[in-house]
Parts: sequence; C-alpha cells; structure tokens
Amino acid sequence: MEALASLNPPFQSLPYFSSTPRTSFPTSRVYISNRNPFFTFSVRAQMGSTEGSASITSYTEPVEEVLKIKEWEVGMFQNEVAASQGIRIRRRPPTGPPLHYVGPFEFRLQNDGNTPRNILEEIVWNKDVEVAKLKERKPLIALKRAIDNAPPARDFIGALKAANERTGLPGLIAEVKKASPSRGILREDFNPVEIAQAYQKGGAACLSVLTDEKYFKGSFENLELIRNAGVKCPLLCKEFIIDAWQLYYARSKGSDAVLLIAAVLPDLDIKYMVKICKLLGLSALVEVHDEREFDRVLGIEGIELIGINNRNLETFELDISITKKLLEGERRKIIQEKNITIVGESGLFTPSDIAYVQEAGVKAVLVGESIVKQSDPGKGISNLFGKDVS
Ligand SMILES: O=P(O)(O)OC[C@@H](O)[C@@H](O)c1c[nH]c2ccccc12
Repeated sequence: MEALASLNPPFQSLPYFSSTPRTSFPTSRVYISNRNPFFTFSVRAQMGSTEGSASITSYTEPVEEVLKIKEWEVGMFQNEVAASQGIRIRRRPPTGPPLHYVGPFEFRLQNDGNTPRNILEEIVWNKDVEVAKLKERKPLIALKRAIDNAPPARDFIGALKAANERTGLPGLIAEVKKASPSRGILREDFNPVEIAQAYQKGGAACLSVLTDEKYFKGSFENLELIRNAGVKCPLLCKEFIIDAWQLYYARSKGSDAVLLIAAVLPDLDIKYMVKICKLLGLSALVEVHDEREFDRVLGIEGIELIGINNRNLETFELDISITKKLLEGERRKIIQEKNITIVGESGLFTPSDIAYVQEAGVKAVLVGESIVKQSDPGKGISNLFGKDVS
C-alpha cells in the first residue's frame, strides 16, 4: 500500500481499502476506476487477484462520489437478487465498464464481467448509463412539475377492452416502430405522426411508441409529437425501464402506459413500479416470455395487464406457440379470476395468427412489423385481421 501511495500521489486523497473481506461485492474498485483512473490502474496492477478484500472505510472523496459507489454496490446486490429469481440479465456490468483511462490513454479491458451476454443485457447496460445522465439533467422534482403540465393520462386498458367488445377480435396495440435489432430498418420513410394517424383511422385501440433511440431508432420526441397531434388512442411508452425515474419521465411526456419487462426486473421492482404507475395514472403492461416469469408476475398484487412476448429478447427467437403454451391449464384460471387482460406480443402477421392467439385466450395484441411495413399502415390493420375493424 505504501508503495502504491508513493507511486500515485492522488491515492492519498482517495478512500482507501481496509482488509475487511467484502466477498459479496468483489470488484468495487473497478468501478471507482472509471472516475479515478490513475488510482485504479495502479490498484489493479498491484492487487492483481486479491478479489474480495476491498472495502471503503474512509470517505475523503466528495459525498457525491461516495454515493455513486454505494449506488453501484446496490446494483451488484440487485444482480444477486435478480439471479435468485431466475433473471439472467445483470443490471450493470459486474466488473464495471470496459473502458479505462490512464492519464491521456484509454484502453479497453474485456472480460466476462463487462461483456454483455446478449442483446437485452447490452440494451439494459446502455440504458443504465443513459438514465443516469438524463436524471442529472432532470431530477425528479423537475419532472413532478412537468407532470402537472402534461396532458392527462387516458385509460389504456379500458380502450383495449372496449375494442375487444366492439369487434369481437383482440384489441390492437399498433406499434410505431422504425427499426429493431433483430429486423433492422422496417420503414425508411418514417413519419411517426402520419403512421399513428393511419393506425387510429384503421381501428387501433391503442398505440405503442418506441422511445429507445440507440437500438430501435425511436424517441420521446416521437411520442410527444403523436400526443400533441391530437391522436386519441392511448399511448404505451415502449422503453426499457430499469428505474422508477423513467416512469415519471414517461408520464411527463404524455404517456398513458409503460412497459415493464419481467426478464429484467425483479419482483420487488415490479411491485414498486406498479404502485408508482397507479399513483401517476399510468397503466403497466408487464411483459413475460416464459412460465417462470409468468408465475412470478401472477403472484404480484395489482397487475391488470400482462403481455406474452413471443420473441425471446435475449436470443430473438420467435415462436407464437409461446402464447398458447403459457395460457394453458391453471394459469388461464388465475387470469380469469384476477380479471387480468392478456396481450399477445410479436410475430403476428396474418388473420390466422390472430385467431390462434385469440383462441389461446388473449384479449389484445401488440403488433409492429407486419403493419408498419405496409405502404398504408391503416390498411395493414385490415390485412392483419382479415376485415375492416375501424
Ligand atoms: O414487430 P412485432 O414482431 O410485431 O413486435 C411488436 C412488439 O411486440 C415488439 O416490438 C416488442 C415486444 N416487447 C418488446 C420489448 C422491447 C422492444 C420491443 C418489443
């Protein structure tokens, strides 16, 4: 340690490590590295494989830094809780971000702990960084003010049920989607407002608007434009939500509903977020992909809308029989008893696909690709249902 201090003058002003074992947060120093590169570079070099022996005992760093470190520790704890619920997606890279800076140099240290295992994990890690930045610019207090001025939330689930009763077909959530990581660009001439208006005219009950920019080429601007253009269909903010702050943000931009992905969120997060949604007047569409996720979500009080995604977001595999499989037996009964509305999501292209998932028990469907690709997305809806539902 002394050698380290003499090698690195900044070390003296930084929190130092005691020898208290902290095996549950084995790599916290790597995260510090991002902020204090000079320091960490040395620590890595000096401490090598002494994983698990570091803990912060002296707070000579600014409070803000210390809080960030704590936040990271909480993130690591979240990974453990999530894993115990069968969630494979880690909220943050366990060994910190791959980029490191040493003086003027930047280098990348790739290892298992900072390389995302699949696309969903990559998206979540990026979202974590994105949200942290946005949050700094717009703290919750500012969002609460913005929410007071936002257009009021409309009844998303009510609109789906009404459409289902009116047409006898599943209520449609039509997705305003320019691109996806699995399918690339779906539509070059992409005018979100025109597409939304065409969907409304074609009989969509609700709309889903992708807001993720990096992977789906969506935006909150699109959502606001659609809302401000006077489109009546309630709007789902299609985002990767990992932080309750995003719920406030979505509401402040005029959303009526949000997506919560069970493959990403542990039960406690879902519970907490569903409560906040209720406070804000937002409907929560909780998305599941397999039996385990479905059973977890069915066990949470207050959930009214569950989406079964036929696409596995980790592998992109698409199989519409997932909807059927998940709605067999006991679960179907629980859904009826709890009066939960089920949405069949992804990979629906034809009237027979719609009939298939309706037979399985869905009262609503979420469709993007098959309708957004057509020159008139409104007509796309009649093609999808095999009849005019406007
Ligand atoms: O374009 P499709 O195959 O009709 O799918 C729409 C929708 O289900 C899909 O975009 C989706 C469902 N869940 C998601 C979660 C994140 C991003 C996208 C999605």
